[in-house]
Amino acid sequence: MLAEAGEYSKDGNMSKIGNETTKKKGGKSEETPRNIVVAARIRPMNDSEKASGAMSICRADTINRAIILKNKSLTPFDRVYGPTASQKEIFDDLVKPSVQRAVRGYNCTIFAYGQTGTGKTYTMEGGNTSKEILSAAADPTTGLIPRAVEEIFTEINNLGTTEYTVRVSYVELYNEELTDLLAPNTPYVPDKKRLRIYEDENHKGSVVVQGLEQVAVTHRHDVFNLLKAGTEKRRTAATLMNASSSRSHTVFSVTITMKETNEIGDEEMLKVGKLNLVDLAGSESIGRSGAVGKTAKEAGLINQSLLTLGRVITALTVSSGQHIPYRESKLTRLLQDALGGSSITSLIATVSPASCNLEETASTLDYALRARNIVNKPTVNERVLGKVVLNSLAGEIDQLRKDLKAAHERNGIYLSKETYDRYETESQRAAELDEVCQKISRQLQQMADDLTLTDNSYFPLYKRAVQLEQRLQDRNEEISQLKMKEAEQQTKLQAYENTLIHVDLIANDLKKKLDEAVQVGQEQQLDLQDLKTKYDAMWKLANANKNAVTQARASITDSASAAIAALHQIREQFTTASTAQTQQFETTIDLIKTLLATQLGKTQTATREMQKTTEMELETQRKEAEQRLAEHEQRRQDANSQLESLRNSMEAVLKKTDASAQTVKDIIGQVTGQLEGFGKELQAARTEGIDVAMQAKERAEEETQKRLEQYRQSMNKLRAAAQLILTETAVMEKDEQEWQEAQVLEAQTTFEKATEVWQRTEDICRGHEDEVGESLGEIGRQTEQSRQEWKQMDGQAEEAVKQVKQTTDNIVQTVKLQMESDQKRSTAFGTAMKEKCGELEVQMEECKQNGDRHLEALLEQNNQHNTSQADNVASLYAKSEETCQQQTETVNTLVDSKWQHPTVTGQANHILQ
Ligand SMILES: Nc1ncnc2c1ncn2[C@@H]1O[C@H](COP(=O)(O)OP(=O)(O)OP(=O)(O)O)[C@@H](O)[C@H]1O
Repeated sequence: MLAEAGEYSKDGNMSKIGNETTKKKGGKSEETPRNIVVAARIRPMNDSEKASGAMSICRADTINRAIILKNKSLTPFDRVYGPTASQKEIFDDLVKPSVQRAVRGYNCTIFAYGQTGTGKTYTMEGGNTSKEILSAAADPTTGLIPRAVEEIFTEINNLGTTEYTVRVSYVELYNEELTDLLAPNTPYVPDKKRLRIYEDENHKGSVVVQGLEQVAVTHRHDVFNLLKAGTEKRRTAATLMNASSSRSHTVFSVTITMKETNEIGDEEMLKVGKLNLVDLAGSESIGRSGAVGKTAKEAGLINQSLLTLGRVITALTVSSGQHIPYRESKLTRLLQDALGGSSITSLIATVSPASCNLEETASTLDYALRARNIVNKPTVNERVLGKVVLNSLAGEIDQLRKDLKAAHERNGIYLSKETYDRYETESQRAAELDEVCQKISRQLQQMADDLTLTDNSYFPLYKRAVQLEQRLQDRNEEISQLKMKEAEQQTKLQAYENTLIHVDLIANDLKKKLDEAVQVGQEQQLDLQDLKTKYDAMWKLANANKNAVTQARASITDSASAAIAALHQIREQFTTASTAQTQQFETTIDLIKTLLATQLGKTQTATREMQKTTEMELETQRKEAEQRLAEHEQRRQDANSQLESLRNSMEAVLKKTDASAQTVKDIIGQVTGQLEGFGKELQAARTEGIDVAMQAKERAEEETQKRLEQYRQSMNKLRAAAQLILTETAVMEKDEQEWQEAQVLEAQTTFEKATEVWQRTEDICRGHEDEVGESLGEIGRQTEQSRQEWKQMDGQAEEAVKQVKQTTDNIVQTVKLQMESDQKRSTAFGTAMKEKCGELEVQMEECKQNGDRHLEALLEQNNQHNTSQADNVASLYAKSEETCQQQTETVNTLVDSKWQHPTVTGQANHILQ
């Protein structure tokens, strides 16, 4: 089954034609009419296009089978191929079905049409420029011709036919002259005489080139070699467009003849199919190719033949019944069958994607789309009966034999009678025809002259129109590019503005953070002040406590001193009293002795009386002594009560001391509670992350104050710097914006000026071509200048954005560092605070313990002192009692001894005397 690709209806939809094939009597098949299949192929950008800065403005839309040229969609094509499409893809898709049909007896033609350098030869012959022969599988650039030949052999193999011939011919049409590229050993010489185009009698509408070499091939290598040899002969003209630009048309034909038997199997038929692969010359205009002199003539002729091709296409598509000017050029004559005939025809329009070739690309695609309207009626070539061929060949051989025999027998021109008669008739007819031909030729000459004249007058106009169109196009392009640039600049400006807004947001954010940091600083300061107040209160309390303790201590000391002083006084009183008593006793004894002596002197007479008196006196004295003892007792009791009161006062003092100690204890407890509360607060503050709240000690406070001052100063500095930066940024932004706006305005003015200049130039252009050139130059310069300015502006804008970003980064970094260092300082300060508090706690504890110890020592001292005082008093009391006892005893002894002891009596008497 044949591949169905390439079978399209006029609206571009696929339609199978296999079922619609009808078979006529005599084995000739006819198919329903079908349009020429048209494909477009875009080649990749080449180096010179890239180097010239051209843009790719052409792409293939395979889904819609359209070529998008700039913003315009050209459609419908039967196939579209982008720059990445492979040779294989195109062959399988487009050519293979034609090849298969050619093997089945159809005439098939594939055209490559397009501007010079767009890949016609590449598509047809391939990209292998080396001499090495590579298979299509090994060389992906292998062209359609070698692939087609390979496919022909494969297809024949598939059909299982053993009797077949494959012959190829390769003809070049250059300057309306045909050249056989396969003619052996002939240098390249246009062969006007040898090669002639005749109507094919067997195939109406087709032509044959008489005298053209038909080389039988059996392998694709043969084809490759023939192609190489033929290509070497091709005439190419160097033009500015393409150094190896082909200025000629070539037709590579493959004729396949296969033997087959009829349906009954009793007669042999010959089936002939043909595949034409046509590489047309470049379609570019003379002006664009830069061709001069002879080349210009070549270009003109090439264009003339292509113009005829265009006219044929137009005539074939515009209306039916119109004269088709096939005969106006050899190209259209050669391709007559492919254009509106019985051939299956495909056209590949090759185009460049580069913007510099826009005009040519558009015209090529337009040309191809017009050709798509041509309708052909594909027909299988009539099978020829083997016998008929044999008979005709036998008759021909017979005739030749007769001619040969006549030539052997006579001199001069020797012909058989039949041949001579036939020649006679034919020469008469030829003379008649010659006359008609000459007439027609004269008419044709006249028409050609007219055409040349018309062409001559038309051509400058056409050229000018093309130039003007080109300029208009260029101008439009410039305008659209300027507009695009303006849009780009607007976008950039917008982006820049967005960046500025973003930077502004960042700056605001930073400012906010700074404010927050300042607020936190202020809050911390407040916290510190609060803590300081607390600390002051605590310090005052501690001082008060200290004072209370000192006072208590002083009062205890005073009380103790007073007690000691009182005890001293009492002792002294006792001592004084005892001494006075003793003296008194001694005095009394002395007095008694005196009295006794007095008495003894007087009582001689009145012993009794004296005794009585003495007794009375003794009694009195005894009473006095008793009284004095009572007084002593009283005094002792007073001393005891004094001691008691002293003890009481001591106890009161002790109580007071206890109370003071209790107060101190309470204060200490309070302080401890406060410290605990403070510690808790500190803990809470630490938990909440307010590490700075640990500042309470004097040194720490000083340090904090100092650091706070530093911090405040640096904050102020930072704020001032940030403010300065913000102001500067704002100024810079404003300046930048103004500058940008000025630049935009300037660019717009420049653009408007350029537009004005362009407008003026447009006007002048109509009358003064030269001035247009200058204006164009001016516009170009101005455009270039504004482009440079834009570029510069871009650079400056970028630089400004960078600077702003850098400044912002610096601010962020500084703030970050500052915050980090502050945090560190706060943490260190917190730790120092904590340590200080610990120390304070230890000191307070020590102080408390010292106080306790001191109080205990004082109490101990007091107790000891009291005890020793009490002991002293007791011993004094005991002593005084003992003394009193002794004195009493002495007195008693003395009293007793007066009566019993002569010595004493004598003494008493003596005393008395
Ligand atoms: N599809 C493609 N892929 C890669 N290279 C390509 C393609 N088409 C063309 N080229 C390259 O572009 C150059 C010109 O191609 P080519 O000679 O086939 O153009 P042309 O249309 O035949 O020109 P001329 O009309 O002068 O004969 C060649 O070097 C060819 O290899």
